[in-house]
Amino acid sequence: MIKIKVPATSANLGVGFDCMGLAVSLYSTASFEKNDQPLSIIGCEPEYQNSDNLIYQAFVKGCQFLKQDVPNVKITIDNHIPISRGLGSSAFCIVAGLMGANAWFGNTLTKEQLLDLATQIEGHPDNVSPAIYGQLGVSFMNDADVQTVHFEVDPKLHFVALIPNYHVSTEKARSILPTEMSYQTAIYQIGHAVALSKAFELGDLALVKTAIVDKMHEPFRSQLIPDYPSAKEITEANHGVLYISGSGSTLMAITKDDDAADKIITDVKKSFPNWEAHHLTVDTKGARVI
Ligand SMILES: Nc1ncnc2c1ncn2[C@@H]1O[C@H](COP(=O)(O)OP(=O)(O)O)[C@@H](O)[C@H]1O
Ligand SMILES: N[C@@H](CCOP(=O)(O)O)C(=O)O
Repeated sequence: MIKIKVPATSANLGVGFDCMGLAVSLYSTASFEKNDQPLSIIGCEPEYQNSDNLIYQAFVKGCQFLKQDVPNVKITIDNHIPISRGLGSSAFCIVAGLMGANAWFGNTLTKEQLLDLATQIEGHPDNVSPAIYGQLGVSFMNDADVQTVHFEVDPKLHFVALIPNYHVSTEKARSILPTEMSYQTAIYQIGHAVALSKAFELGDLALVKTAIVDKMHEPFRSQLIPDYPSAKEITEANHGVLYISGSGSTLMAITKDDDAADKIITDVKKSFPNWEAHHLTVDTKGARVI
């Protein structure tokens, strides 16, 4: 049996729309084994137990890229990444499926090839890059060629995923964005994004606070998350910084110490008892065969 473990990912990090993403310490696994029928899938909702399943779709793409017939396969999912909450559940599926196919046929693909294939399926590299490599990834594309650079995040920074009990579909959160942006906003985003990468490396929360403020998607998407203002208020009252993780609905708080992180969780749970909240660290390894 082949078992692939993939970290959750938090994309965008404010100003890094479709480019920046962080791997965090919340994991799902997918196992692949021989089967006596074309496909069996267990461990997910019945609606995903068919050949449209994203893990299987990525597995098929991997087999095709390797020029191999798709084998009869049983896929067992152990999922801890909430679906459609902005924590990269789709990136988990894509990376697990591709790595499952790669391991099935002798691990001949490089991480660069996996990243190219994963980006073709996902459409943007920001989640799949850290899902594959771990750490903070900054990615860009030249046509189909995806390049990614990695930043070590200073362990002084703590991340708290505040996960509402409602979802936001990535498709919807993309459809509400404007189609054009001014030069002035582009210049703002570029400067802030570069500074933000450095701020994460330095663990400089004051710089994170000023550099993370986005003008490209958060002002529009915050309207899809009715509790965004309350979560921001709680986070800032505890000296933290808040951004929308991926396309939401998860809101990620960044703090400088354990106590502030735990206090944010306590306060959020008081106001929103049905939310999940996880104190996370940065995953430094990315997806692996276990
Ligand atoms: N455990 C899972 N089993 C089956 N499909 C999944 C699973 N997790 C995610 N998916 C697929 O990924 C989609 C969610 O992707 P998306 O809307 O981009 O949200 P997210 O922010 O979680 O990545 C689901 O609709 C489903 O197709
Ligand atoms: N850059 C994408 C990231 C989507 O991340 P997800 O975790 O919500 O799938 C976007 O913001 O649309």
